[in-house]
Amino acid sequence: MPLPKAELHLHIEGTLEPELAFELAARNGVRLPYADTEELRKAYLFDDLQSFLDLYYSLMAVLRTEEDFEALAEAYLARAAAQGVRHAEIFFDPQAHTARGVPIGTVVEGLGRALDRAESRHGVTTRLILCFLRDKSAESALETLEAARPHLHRIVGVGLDSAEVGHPPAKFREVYAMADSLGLRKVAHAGEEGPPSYITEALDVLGVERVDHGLRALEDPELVARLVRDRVPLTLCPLSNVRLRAVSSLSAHPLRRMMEAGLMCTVNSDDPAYFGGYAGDNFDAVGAALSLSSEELRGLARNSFLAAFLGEGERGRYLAEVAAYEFPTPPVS
Ligand SMILES: Nc1ncnc2[nH]cnc12
Ligand SMILES: [Zn+2]
Repeated sequence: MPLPKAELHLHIEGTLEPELAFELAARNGVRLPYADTEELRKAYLFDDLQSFLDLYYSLMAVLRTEEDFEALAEAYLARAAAQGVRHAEIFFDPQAHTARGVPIGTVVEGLGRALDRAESRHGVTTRLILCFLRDKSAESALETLEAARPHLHRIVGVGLDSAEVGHPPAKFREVYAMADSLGLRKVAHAGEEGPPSYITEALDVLGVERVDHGLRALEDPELVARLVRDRVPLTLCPLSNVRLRAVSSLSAHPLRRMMEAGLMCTVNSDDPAYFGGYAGDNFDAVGAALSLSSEELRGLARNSFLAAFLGEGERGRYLAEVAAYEFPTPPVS
């Protein structure tokens, strides 16, 4: 049995495995510029965030109907549950779909079909977080939030993703204020490729409660002191950071240093179909690379539930599961 954990940084579009992409392409009459799944997988070599985003957005062409979004979420939930994910807070990118003529209602209701049965079928509780694409305009973000209004009963919060450098958080001041007035929770990607000042700005201007990535926080000691003092959770994604070359290798990942600095770290998968692993794979890989002890891994799992947008009853039940978890004993050789 794997360690119970919450996944707090997961783009549902980033769970599109090549096999499902080809299946949906055939169903929807979409031609993919790859001969087969093997050729597509070979394209998963990225130089940076933008080179990944180019493929990520182009492959979304296969997602057209509610059934497609349902199938996408269903496949993710099955894989996540098998790796010990007990609670998932799932990002989606409505503008990447509305720009292709797919209405936001198709996206949210399609995902919702799978999420509605996630607890009974997979034992996973879920939340949805609507992300604004930061390389689109502030007006487009406002229009997106407006279009989401009929679906807000399904959405717990807003986030900010896509190409970071050159698109500082302050551009989205107004839409975050609007989201706040609608009672939505607030998170944002910051400090993945962008400077630590973007993390500070996301806290000061957008009022975010969690920082997605926050990888570059250690470059600014004052910021670290503030994040530690205020117990601001960071949703780190180790395999993503290696694949997008934000770090040179897993053993060079700053997770251990961040934990030692007292930061509230969590471990997540980001876009697991593209980066070589789901939540449990990220725990296993970074745990091995940084020689994290069982108790350090338990601490990361505990943080994931502390940082989740859960009611106190649910949170307490999950924390008790983490506390009671028994790690498998390694064989004596
Ligand atoms: N790692 C990431 N950073 C920014 N935007 C994203 N969209 C999907 N994955 C992303
Ligand atoms: Zn992300």
